[in-house]
Amino acid sequence: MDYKTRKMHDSNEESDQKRRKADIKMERGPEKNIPPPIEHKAYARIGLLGNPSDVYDGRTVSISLANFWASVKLEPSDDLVIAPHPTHDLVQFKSLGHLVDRLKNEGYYGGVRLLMAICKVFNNHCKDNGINLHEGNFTLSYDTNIPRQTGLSGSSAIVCAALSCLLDFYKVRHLVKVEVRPNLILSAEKELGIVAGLQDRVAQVYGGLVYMDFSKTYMDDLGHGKYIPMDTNLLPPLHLIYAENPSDSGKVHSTVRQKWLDGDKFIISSMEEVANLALEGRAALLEKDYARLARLMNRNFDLRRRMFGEDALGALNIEMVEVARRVGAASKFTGSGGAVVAFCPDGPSQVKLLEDVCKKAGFVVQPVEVVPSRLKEIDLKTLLSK
Ligand SMILES: Nc1ncnc2c1ncn2[C@@H]1O[C@H](COP(=O)(O)OP(=O)(O)O)[C@@H](O)[C@H]1O
Ligand SMILES: O=C(O)[C@H]1O[C@H](OP(=O)(O)O)[C@H](O)[C@@H](O)[C@@H]1O
Ligand SMILES: [Mg+2]
Repeated sequence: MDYKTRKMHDSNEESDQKRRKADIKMERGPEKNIPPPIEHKAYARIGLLGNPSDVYDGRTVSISLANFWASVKLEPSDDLVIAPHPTHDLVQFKSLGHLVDRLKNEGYYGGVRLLMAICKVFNNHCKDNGINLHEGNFTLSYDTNIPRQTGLSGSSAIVCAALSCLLDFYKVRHLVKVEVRPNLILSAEKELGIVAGLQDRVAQVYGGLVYMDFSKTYMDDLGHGKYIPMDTNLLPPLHLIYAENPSDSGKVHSTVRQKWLDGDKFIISSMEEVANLALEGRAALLEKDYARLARLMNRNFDLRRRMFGEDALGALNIEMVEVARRVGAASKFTGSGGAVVAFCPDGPSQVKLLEDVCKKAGFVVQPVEVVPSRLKEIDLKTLLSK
């Protein structure tokens, strides 16, 4: 055998051996050593009151929304693979026109970069905190039915579900405190230059209805906000209105955030007022004072409109809020734009009117379903540890 043939033979042998090893490794089942796949869901969220002051040291009341969710699957594998989603991470197109349309409507990015970013943030957090991670590899894949970039926190849902998978794969759930998890999820998005706040991530980690205070004193002292879960039965029936109208929450926030950092008096005082709406709203919910809740919701959107301006909010988004108000419902954005939460204080007859006007305007409307608490015993224990 000459040198070239010998090398080829050796490398074939080598790859055969590798393949055999991989085949053995891939065999699953209780008697084999391969752990089963792990899958977690994280739900969309509604900023009921106070958003977007969470991006600005404020307070919010937020709801975990059962209507939509993202799921992430982690399967042990030889290499570490981040699997692109067949539609959300499209890289094959019918034509040049198709590619351009797609970029115009949905931008350049899907969920792959989010999954990569949370892997990095998780790894660094564990390293910095002396949490040992085993050597195993995995394949991460995701799916989501959260309408894309509609202010329902589709981005952080993907990140949150991925973090949950990592916590279980490495068996470190008990070592990463519940209050710290939203910070990790936000860091992953910050890593990508997305301007966002903590409330989405808190709602997704905790589930249910949560009052959150991100005051500077808490953030500086604790490293996170103060999160108080509330009884979901305090909520009146709410409705969700949305349109398939993607808008980039990072872009929406960047200008206002810069003004706030530059000490713009109007933005600072308006954000303080928005934060106070959440404080008042918590009291209104506890007293089941729904007339007050309706006033606070409307005020919340009016303040956002003044701070961000019509152009940044988008005509279609503003129309969704106004359509609801035309039948006397209270309404505001769930997040940075694309979806609206509406409350009909006059009950079912008003809901019927709301459904009719939304249908006429071409918007989807549906009752809000709330996700109960997502915290299991192992998670709750971390709240007690120092
Ligand atoms: N449905 C989705 N599928 C895949 N990636 C998404 C989806 N929604 C958001 N993303 C990713 O998250 C980034 C930020 O989205 P964002 O504007 O925060 O939307 P949302 O309001 O849904 O959180 C996007 O640029 C994109 O990379
Ligand atoms: O502007 C808002 O209300 C929120 O915007 C972002 O959420 P999104 O669902 O991506 O629109 C941001 O992450 C939140 O912190 C803001 O409150
Ligand atoms: Mg987002």
